[in-house]
Amino acid sequence: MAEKKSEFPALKNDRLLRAARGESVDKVPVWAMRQAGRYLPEFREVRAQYDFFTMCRTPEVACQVTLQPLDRFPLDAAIIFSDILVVPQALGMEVQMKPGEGPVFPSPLSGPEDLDRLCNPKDVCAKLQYVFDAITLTRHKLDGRAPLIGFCGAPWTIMAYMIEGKGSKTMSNAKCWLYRHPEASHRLLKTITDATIAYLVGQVKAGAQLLQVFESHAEHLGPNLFQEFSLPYLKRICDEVKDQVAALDLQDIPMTVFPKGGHFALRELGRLRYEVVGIDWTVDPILARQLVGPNKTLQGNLDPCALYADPIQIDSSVKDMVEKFGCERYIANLGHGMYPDMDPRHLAAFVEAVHTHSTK
Ligand SMILES: Cc1c2[nH]c(c1CCC(=O)O)Cc1[nH]c(c(CCC(=O)O)c1C)Cc1[nH]c(c(CCC(=O)O)c1C)Cc1[nH]c(c(CCC(=O)O)c1C)C2
Repeated sequence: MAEKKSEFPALKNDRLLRAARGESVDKVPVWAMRQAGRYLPEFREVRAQYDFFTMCRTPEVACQVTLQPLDRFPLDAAIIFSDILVVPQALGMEVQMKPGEGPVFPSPLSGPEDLDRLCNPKDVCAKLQYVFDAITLTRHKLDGRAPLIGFCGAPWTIMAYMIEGKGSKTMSNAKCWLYRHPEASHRLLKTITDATIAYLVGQVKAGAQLLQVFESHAEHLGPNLFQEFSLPYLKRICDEVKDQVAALDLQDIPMTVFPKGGHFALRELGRLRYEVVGIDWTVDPILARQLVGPNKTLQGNLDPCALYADPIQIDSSVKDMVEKFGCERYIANLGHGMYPDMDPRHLAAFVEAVHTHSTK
């Protein structure tokens, strides 16, 4: 593995990794969640030819769309094109991507007895080899222009989709499990966590240079449920991935946890081994810094809808954001993903404004 890693092209832009580790940077690094997506006409062109999961499973295609935003904008990171739901697929569940509707599980988990339907988490890596192949190919094709981010969904977020079968406003079916079947909920969360740890270590072996864990449905938990059903699994993921990467003699890589809607969790998350904490747009940067503490890098948090404003307004919103976060221990991003109807020129304005307002 060490040999394979040394074969990757040298990194020419390491701002993201430096900021994640708390080192000084010439400019604040910037990228955008969902930077590879439907807002780009060149993405829609590829997407029209393939089913969503076929794109994920075809390394050349996943690589091509991962690089599209980097060809347009001076971004400081690439994020591998995939989805958090490839893990429940590898655990044996069917997931379809319905146009206009998003992901749908035709047979979600209806009760604890359905846990028997899931495969052994030890076997997921063999089924996710296509992600590892996409990562290795993309590391080569990136040619060191920017680091490559790998990612996964956090266990509670994945559990919620496995039970709801699709996005939900209330997550009431999944939360029903937490209250009515706490023991089965922990069994399911453990299975997902075991699979996720193996999956993330596989991503590092394949060439991922930073890992982001998306707890996209933290907002549904509140402080008590978060403490019991999310935090211990987020902790295990970070601890065990870092320990296994070290045991394999691979270089330690920074990890980011993004608890969307989880402002109540920021203090606790600041005590885990994640180097970076993602902040959504509902939290004031000054408060986020107080809660997380001085020894972590913060990532975020412009309201994605601010990209609907004209470029002059985008520039002033970014200036305000960068002033509040400061230029050290900070990675600029949106507070959540981009939407399909956004104007690519407005993302260009966002990226340019970050670099302009943070240049030393
Ligand atoms: C990081 C990532 C994700 N999905 C995609 C990426 C690709 C990389 C990138 O950001 O550019 C492609 C990615 N994933 C999807 C798309 C659009 C699908 C299409 O083109 O048809 C793309 C480009 C589909 C998808 N996949 C998912 C949804 C949300 C469903 C819901 O709750 O209503 C949707 C709509 C699940 C999902 N997927 C992901 C998350 C975590 C981030 C977040 O909170 O948004 C979540 C919750 C993560």
